[in-house]
Amino acid sequence: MASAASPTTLSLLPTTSSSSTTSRISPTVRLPSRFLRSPLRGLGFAAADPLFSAHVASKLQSLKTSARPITGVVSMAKRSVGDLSPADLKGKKVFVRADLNVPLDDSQNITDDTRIRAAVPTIKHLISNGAKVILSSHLGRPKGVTPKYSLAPLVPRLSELIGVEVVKADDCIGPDVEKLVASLPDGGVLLLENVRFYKEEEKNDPGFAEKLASLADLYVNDAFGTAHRAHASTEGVTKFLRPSVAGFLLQKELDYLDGAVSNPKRPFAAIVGGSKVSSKIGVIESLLEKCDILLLGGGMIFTFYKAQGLSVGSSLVEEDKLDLATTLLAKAKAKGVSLLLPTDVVIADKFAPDANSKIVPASAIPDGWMGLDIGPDSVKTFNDALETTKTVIWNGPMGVFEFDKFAVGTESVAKKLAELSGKGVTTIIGGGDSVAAVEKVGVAEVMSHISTGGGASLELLEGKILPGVDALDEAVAVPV
Ligand SMILES: Nc1ncnc2c1ncn2[C@@H]1O[C@H](COP(=O)(O)OP(=O)(O)OP(=O)(O)O)[C@@H](O)[C@H]1O
Ligand SMILES: O=C(O)[C@H](O)COP(=O)(O)O
Repeated sequence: MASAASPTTLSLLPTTSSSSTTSRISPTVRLPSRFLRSPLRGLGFAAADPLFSAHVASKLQSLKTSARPITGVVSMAKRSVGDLSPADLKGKKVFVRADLNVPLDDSQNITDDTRIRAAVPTIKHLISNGAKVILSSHLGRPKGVTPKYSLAPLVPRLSELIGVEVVKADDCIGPDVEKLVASLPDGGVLLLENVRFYKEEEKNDPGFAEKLASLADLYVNDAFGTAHRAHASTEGVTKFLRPSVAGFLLQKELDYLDGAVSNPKRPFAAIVGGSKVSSKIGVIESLLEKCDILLLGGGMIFTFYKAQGLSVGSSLVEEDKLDLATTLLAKAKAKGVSLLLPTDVVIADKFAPDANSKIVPASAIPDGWMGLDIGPDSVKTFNDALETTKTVIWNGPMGVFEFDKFAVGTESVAKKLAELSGKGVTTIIGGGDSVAAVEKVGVAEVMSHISTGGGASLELLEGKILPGVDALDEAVAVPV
């Protein structure tokens, strides 16, 4: 146990009494609709280091919010591509929206093909059932037609993984595309050009959506990473094309990030890290309703420390979220959730990979120093707490893992989850930087589920309805 003063550790009563649990992951999903995500406000923080400030600001900038607030209970139990019969698919033109937004280097080589591999099961299922696949995706955030955002570099890898020579269109609508669709054999795959080359895509323009829809007989959305965007190819198209069903990847993401999280094998632990508490309020509040143990790490912990009267040096602090931190601690207590804050931290004298560093109790951060990782005592405490669990979800790194010196806490969590996964614990990695950390440690394969969505996984964990999911056909029956 850590040597730090006790105020930083809130070991509250565990609540494992809600034992009406099941280990089954439902193929269908229902979401309660309580949560609204607050817009990001009050981005000022204490750290004076400009590099530090720029780093955090850029992370926050990328957190675009587009999912709608929810009013009333909305069902996310969706019809899946697996529910369609072979007769529904044979010879049919199927518009498949995937998220093939993969990173490319300066020579247009794919540096991580995870999202392409994740799209393959649905495509293979469709072609093996004799469907004609019209595949659509965005890449990046182009403003108009931009050659460097063409989907052309994806064709060889896609063809290799699917086992079919993929034909590439130079556009995503229009007469030339229609000709290519008409010549597509059963079991063929046509990749449309980047759908965001049209500004109408992100505007969810009905005319554009109708043109996309006119290419096909039915719609499959497998683009989980983009399901939080109400765009023409993710939402608008469903107004003109039925059936509109979920692909296997989308379904799996919902099964884990909502199904397993809402109905977990217990004890259920949530690990939440990342830069700021303001960007994780919705996630923390949502998980507090469901989990037995909540472990907090990352930059947000310093706001909690300060709220408890501790000195935090020049660590990241959101002064306008001190009351919120206090409220969240009280909420955890009221709900009987065992909330653990790190008891020791790795501090640095500047925000840099080569900063001087030392380990101190959380209650003893000197002026001029900033906390950039959780310390070894905290790692041990977290590991002990995780040892008891049957389901764990992780979102957000424990420290500035981009700098090796401050990556130990994050990598330790990744290793622990890999170990637990081997023992049959359901381990879910909720997208974004935690996925990068898991991949860096080389344990991605052993996790129960690694989300392909960043913003989408965050919004789903917050309990929001994702427009790209909401627009799909309801499942015929919702199992209890
Ligand atoms: N103590 C800390 N001080 C400052 N920044 C931190 C600290 N701990 C973690 N971070 C930063 O938090 C960032 C990740 O935060 P974020 O909230 O974006 O997490 P995420 O949800 O996993 O990622 P994403 O937003 O990419 O989905 C990382 O870049 C990391 O360097
Ligand atoms: O990378 C992602 O998170 C998705 O592909 C969505 O991309 P976007 O944030 O540009 O909409």
